[in-house]
Amino acid sequence: MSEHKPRSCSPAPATPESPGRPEKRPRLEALYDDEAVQKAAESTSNIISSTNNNGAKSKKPSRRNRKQKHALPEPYSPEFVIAKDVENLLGKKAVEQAIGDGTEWDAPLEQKEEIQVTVSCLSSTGDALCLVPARHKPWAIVAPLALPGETIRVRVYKHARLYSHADLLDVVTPNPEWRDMDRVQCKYFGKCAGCQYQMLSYKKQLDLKRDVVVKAYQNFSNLPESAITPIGTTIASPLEYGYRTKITPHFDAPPKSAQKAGAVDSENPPDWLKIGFNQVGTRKVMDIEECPIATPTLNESLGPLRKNIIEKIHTYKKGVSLLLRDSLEIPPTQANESQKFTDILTSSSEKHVCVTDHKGTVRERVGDKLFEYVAGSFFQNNNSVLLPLTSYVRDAIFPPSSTIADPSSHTARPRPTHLVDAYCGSGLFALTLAPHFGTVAGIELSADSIRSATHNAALNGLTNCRFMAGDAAHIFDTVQDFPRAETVLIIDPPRKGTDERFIEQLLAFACETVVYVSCNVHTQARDVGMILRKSEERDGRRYVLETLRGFDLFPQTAHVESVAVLRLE
Ligand SMILES: C[S@@+](CC[C@H](N)C(=O)[O-])C[C@H]1O[C@@H](n2cnc3c(N)ncnc32)[C@H](O)[C@@H]1O
Repeated sequence: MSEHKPRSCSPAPATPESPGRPEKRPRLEALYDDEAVQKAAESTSNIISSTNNNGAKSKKPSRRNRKQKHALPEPYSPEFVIAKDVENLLGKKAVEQAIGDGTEWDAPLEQKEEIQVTVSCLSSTGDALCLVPARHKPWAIVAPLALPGETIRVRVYKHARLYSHADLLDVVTPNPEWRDMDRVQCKYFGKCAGCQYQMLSYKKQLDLKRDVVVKAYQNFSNLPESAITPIGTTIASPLEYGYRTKITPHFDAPPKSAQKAGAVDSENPPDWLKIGFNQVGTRKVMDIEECPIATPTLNESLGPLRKNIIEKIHTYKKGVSLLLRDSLEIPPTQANESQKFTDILTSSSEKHVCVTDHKGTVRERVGDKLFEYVAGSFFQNNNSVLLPLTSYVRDAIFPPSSTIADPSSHTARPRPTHLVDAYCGSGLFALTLAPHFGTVAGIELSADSIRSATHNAALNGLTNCRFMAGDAAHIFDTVQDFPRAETVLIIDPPRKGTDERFIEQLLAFACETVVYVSCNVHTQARDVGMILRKSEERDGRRYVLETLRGFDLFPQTAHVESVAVLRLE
């Protein structure tokens, strides 16, 4: 077996924060045309399809793997992101060779095989990426909860294209600089799929999340390096534990025999009864009665809720996903709106309660604003970070006074007066920013959330906001009278990102500033790449990426939120 030289899987080292507007950049290369963007977006699925690099069908998989289903991952799903990280780890040459040979699905390891490997780096999903020993062909192992430099023992349980998933059996040689098991606060850490990083210092977690943003733009934006602004350090969550305001523990339906047998002994529940979260790498539920990343209010409520379910478990015919939302208490007099909004704002109780009814109302405070929304609808899950997040977006929109006030500066811009909030939910960005704008318009697909946004505008005494229910792209029909030079557009789409139709209309609208907030930095990188490149192809001013920054909404996990600020140059 010829020796294969992997490419480094670590992104560029941390750079200091971007000092505001970047230097004028060279125009993007013509190379980045529509077709190339499309290819970039699909590059991973190209690699995982069964064609060789000449486009011809590859050879049949070996006998051992012939029966295995070669499922392609959903674009931009965690598996898709891992596939790209594996490709970078193995190196282009090795990947092309496997594709050419038609052996990219032929795992050199057996199912359940146990093997000792060294961790090369972490994937953007927080999993450890390892190369199988050199006696095998180039192949990677993806395992949870291990750290770069560590020697680990793993057991293979599933093959994918060019890599295998494995369970972590043992950390043979730990990485002493990174791993400190005394930091771990949850007794289920290592078994529950919820957290990946409790053994790391919080600083290391933030560094890793910055790396994820860097890699996402390297892998999926299809932009030249010169177009990607230096990425600052990840902004921390004020709470590292006890922050999660929503949890959804679940349980499976009881076996038929147990449904017939009647109530179980609630003091000694049967082994099959588990109420909690999924085990690492499986869809099996594990019993969890406390979650240290959830707020104290949710943990206090989880015990009685579990007890209640255990007592009547025999009555359930199906599995159930519970909802626990941390809410400020809403006194009955305020719930029916008999009290004036202004009185509610000043007298809102600061006592926390747990809402479990999907249709119930949840109230949260963000700075001096109150938000109410239907418990089953979307709201960010870490209240402690929402003031830093919305303040960051505000400061990005209204940069230091010098660049606005100094008309001789080439970066001088008129002060923004109009805000468009696409994907506005119950109005988080629209309403926290409304006092800084003359006019605000929001759009959102969920009718419940739009009702909440309209209600929240009144609750906070804001009269300059209007909200409509509908697809985000429809917002452009309703804001044609907004002065483009003084308009800011905020986009905060779901994980799948925005779409080409929206981007076309955004480019035609051409407002001065676009802020793209995202819970999936990989689709954000794809979309920002598309916006920059398409704006380059048009006559007139082009968009540049002014700042890009990760936000930590979920400490102890590998998840990162990302905020990109685009301006017309
Ligand atoms: C990540 S959430 C952001 C909500 C809000 N910005 C916040 O922070 O609370 C994305 C929102 O987009 C909405 N959404 C999904 N698809 C949409 C579409 N095609 N057009 C408009 N809104 C959509 C969802 O209902 C959800 O409320």
